[in-house]
Amino acid sequence: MATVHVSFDQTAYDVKINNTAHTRIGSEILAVWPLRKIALLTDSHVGPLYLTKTQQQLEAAGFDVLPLQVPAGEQSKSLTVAGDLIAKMAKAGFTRGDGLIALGGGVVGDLGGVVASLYMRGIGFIQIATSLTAQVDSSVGGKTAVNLGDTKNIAGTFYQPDLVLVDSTYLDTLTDRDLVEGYGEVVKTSALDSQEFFDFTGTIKSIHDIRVHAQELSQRAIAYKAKIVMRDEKEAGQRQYLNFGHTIGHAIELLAHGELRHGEAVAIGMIAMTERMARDGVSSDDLTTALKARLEAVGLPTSSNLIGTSEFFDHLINDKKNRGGILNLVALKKIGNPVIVQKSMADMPTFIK
Ligand SMILES: NC(=O)c1ccc[n+]([C@@H]2O[C@H](COP(=O)([O-])OP(=O)(O)OC[C@H]3O[C@@H](n4cnc5c(N)ncnc54)[C@H](O)[C@@H]3O)[C@@H](O)[C@H]2O)c1
Ligand SMILES: O=C(O)C(=O)C[C@@H](O)[C@H](O)[C@H](O)COP(=O)(O)O
Ligand SMILES: [Zn+2]
Repeated sequence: MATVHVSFDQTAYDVKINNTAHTRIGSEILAVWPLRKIALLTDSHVGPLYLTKTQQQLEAAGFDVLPLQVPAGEQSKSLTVAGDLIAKMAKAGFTRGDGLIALGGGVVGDLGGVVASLYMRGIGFIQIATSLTAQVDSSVGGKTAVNLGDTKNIAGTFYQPDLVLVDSTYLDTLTDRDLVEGYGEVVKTSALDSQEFFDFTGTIKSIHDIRVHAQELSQRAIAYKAKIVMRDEKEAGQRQYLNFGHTIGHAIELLAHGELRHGEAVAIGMIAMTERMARDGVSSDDLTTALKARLEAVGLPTSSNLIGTSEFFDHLINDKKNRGGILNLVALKKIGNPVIVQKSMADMPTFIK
């Protein structure tokens, strides 16, 4: 069991990483929240597996629980769904002293964070991370967001949770594809962090290996992410590094209309970026090969013909690292050494070619 403490000027919380939290949800939540109403948000895949057990534990501890379930999948990250959840909480009489727990993957976490941060201008928020993406990345750091039309994460807030529970037991029911998607973010983090972490992902040769080492992967990835977000909560500088692979990744994730998962698109984005940065002399030549080997070992995609289409360039404008037509692209000079490279939107077609 490991605990990563995340602290900011105004708030602090623990990320508890173990394989037992699912058996003592009541006491874990009671340790950070006095008794209150809880909106327990989940999705249509996680709900049938874990909602009742979680609700029972919370009720046994004395909490008053409103279960809320949304359809599984990226399309639930919308303002319409968020509005509907807020209306249900208002109808149930939630006040500012109450809270929301997101029980699920990155979709439920991002959506739940938006709802918690907007409801009466902010109520308590806790994440119980059930997918690998959530356990290695999305549950920590306070980025919440929904999509609007075909623009990814365009409306959101920075809103830190009060507690994050990362219990690898939940991964037993996660499909291989959903697990592997989360591993794309692990490879990203290992490359940003250090040669030591990157060497460790080099030992992961199969989906089985991801499952065996899930807890250690979470510990290492969360430790790095926590260090970065504590230095730069609102992404004014170093936090942009966590977006490695995402400028290209988010554009093709949207263009694929549900055919590509987030972590798959990020895997393609990292390779596209590193190849082009090697051509520009920024990245070292062997970096693309090393990244590709890790991603392809578990079946992640590393190329896409969606890159470079006119719709692709249209999407780049909404990247949050765009400042007045100048894109701040994350590149790796070498492992453990990310840098920001600026390119104007006008230069992107030549760069991407
Ligand atoms: N806020 C952040 O910092 C951050 C970081 C990374 C990704 N994200 C966002 O997270 C989302 C991707 O996250 P994701 O991969 O978790 O997607 P997801 O939440 O859609 O989960 C993937 C699938 O796995 C299912 N699932 C989750 N846990 C399960 C379990 N224990 N057993 C069985 N099924 C389970 C879900 O129902 C879903 O069908 C994207 O929207 C992405 O933009 C946000
Ligand atoms: O926490 C961060 O900062 C990240 O960038 C983590 C990313 O993996 C995540 O996908 C994030 O939601 C992307 O954010 P966005 O600002 O590009 O929408
Ligand atoms: Zn991501």
